[in-house]
Amino acid sequence: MLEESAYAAVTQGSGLRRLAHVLTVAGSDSGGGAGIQADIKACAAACVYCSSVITSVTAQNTIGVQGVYSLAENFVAEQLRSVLSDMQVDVIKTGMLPSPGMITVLCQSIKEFPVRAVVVDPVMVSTSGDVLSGPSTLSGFCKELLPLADIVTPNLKEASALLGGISLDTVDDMRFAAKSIHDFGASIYQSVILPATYLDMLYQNVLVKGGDLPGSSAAIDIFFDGEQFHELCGPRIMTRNTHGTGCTLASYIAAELAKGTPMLQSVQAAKSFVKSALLYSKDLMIGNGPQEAVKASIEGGATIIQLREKEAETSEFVKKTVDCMAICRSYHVPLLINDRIDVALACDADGVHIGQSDMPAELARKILGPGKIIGVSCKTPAQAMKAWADGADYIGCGGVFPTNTKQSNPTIGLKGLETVCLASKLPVVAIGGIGAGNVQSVMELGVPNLKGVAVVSALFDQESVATETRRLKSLLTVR
Ligand SMILES: Cc1ncc(COP(=O)(O)OP(=O)(O)O)c(N)n1
Ligand SMILES: Cc1ncsc1CCOP(=O)(O)O
Ligand SMILES: [Mg+2]
Repeated sequence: MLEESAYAAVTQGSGLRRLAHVLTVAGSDSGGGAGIQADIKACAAACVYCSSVITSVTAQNTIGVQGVYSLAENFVAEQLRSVLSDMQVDVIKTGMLPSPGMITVLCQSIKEFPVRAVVVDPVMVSTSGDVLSGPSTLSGFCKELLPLADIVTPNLKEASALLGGISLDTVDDMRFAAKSIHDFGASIYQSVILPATYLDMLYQNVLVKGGDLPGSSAAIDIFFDGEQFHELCGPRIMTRNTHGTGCTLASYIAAELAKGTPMLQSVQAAKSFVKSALLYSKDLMIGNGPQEAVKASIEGGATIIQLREKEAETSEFVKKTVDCMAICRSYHVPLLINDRIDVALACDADGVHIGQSDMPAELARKILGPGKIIGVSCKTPAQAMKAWADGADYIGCGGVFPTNTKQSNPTIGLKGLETVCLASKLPVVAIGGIGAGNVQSVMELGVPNLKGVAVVSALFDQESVATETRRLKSLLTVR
């Protein structure tokens, strides 16, 4: 039940009151984390009514996207007509638009039934980096929809796709992207003949979201209103429950705009809402994610699994180890435990991975005996020599590139990795910020004892763990 204040959001002279109203045009997420479901929840939290036109139905859960079924364009057009011809929609928010025809249909509806604002969340690239719509959609998107938008909210991958694939690695790059996307909209506006009534619908605002910016301890977004840049800075909340944050942010902006809040304040309110939502949900576990993810990575080709639980209580760590052991044993894949030799010993895991500030490798070997695998993190040749002398089996070398998975961890780069490999008598796996985009540059070092890579976010922060593992593995082995 909404509170009384919600009903006061918008009133009409007749004495009848109506709610501020957002229409979301997006895809359904069966898992409830993103898409239409996230949009409706965000609007409800902002006390705004939310109607929904579904463009596509996805089968997904906490592990990934198992299937996508897009609706016929004429049926999307019918849904749009049903809502827009009857209800007083204040703001349209867009999400997944899977085909160029769908974009055309939506733009026609916006022109036929003008609204106060259009918020475009350009869901073109999945978290895994896959372009969800082909190049033809990208062009339709840019040429038709962006000129009708009041604000567009790309993440780094989407901003890069909008700008032809440029790399965006720093806050300065984000500023450049925000301005370029804005200017790009203006140039389209000049080159496309829009009806005069839509001249004021040219989007003025770009929010480039920096949640994926590697190596940053803050969550920095760049907001550009056509004249001024605003750096919106918030704390980075360490959680894997980030699925759906883009949809939530855009919907909350739409909801605030629908209530009449000015643009910058709407964006700030949305950012603050997403921060609170992440804080509240950071330790929630919905579904069998971790175990299923382990299974999926093995099916995708992972040859060794490490369980790394930095926050878990001992009892929880033991339970997760037992669960993962069952999966790993059934696939005959070794399971290593990060840091906790006691947990590895108690659960008869296959070994441990220890760092320079963990139990010394020599003692770990004494405790675990000769049959277990011991990996040691090394950044220098001296550490690599010691790991060998202490009886380790392999070394993990990094962080090679910046990463958000391990904060305050100086990177050693490809040169540092090469130096350690050349000094090491043990096999080496590279770690830190490695993914499909740079794994080949790592393996191309061509040092014989560099045997592979250890990755976290490149697999486990992705829509499909199995697909990403397969992809990474194919890049790893093609030399
Ligand atoms: C394969 C591999 N290499 C390095 C590490 C990092 O271990 P450590 O330095 O102890 O840091 P934490 O993982 O404990 O934060 C690793 N886990 N795996
Ligand atoms: C545990 C660890 N040790 C050095 S970097 C790192 C994190 C690796 O995570 P990601 O693959 O997400 O960069
Ligand atoms: Mg450690």
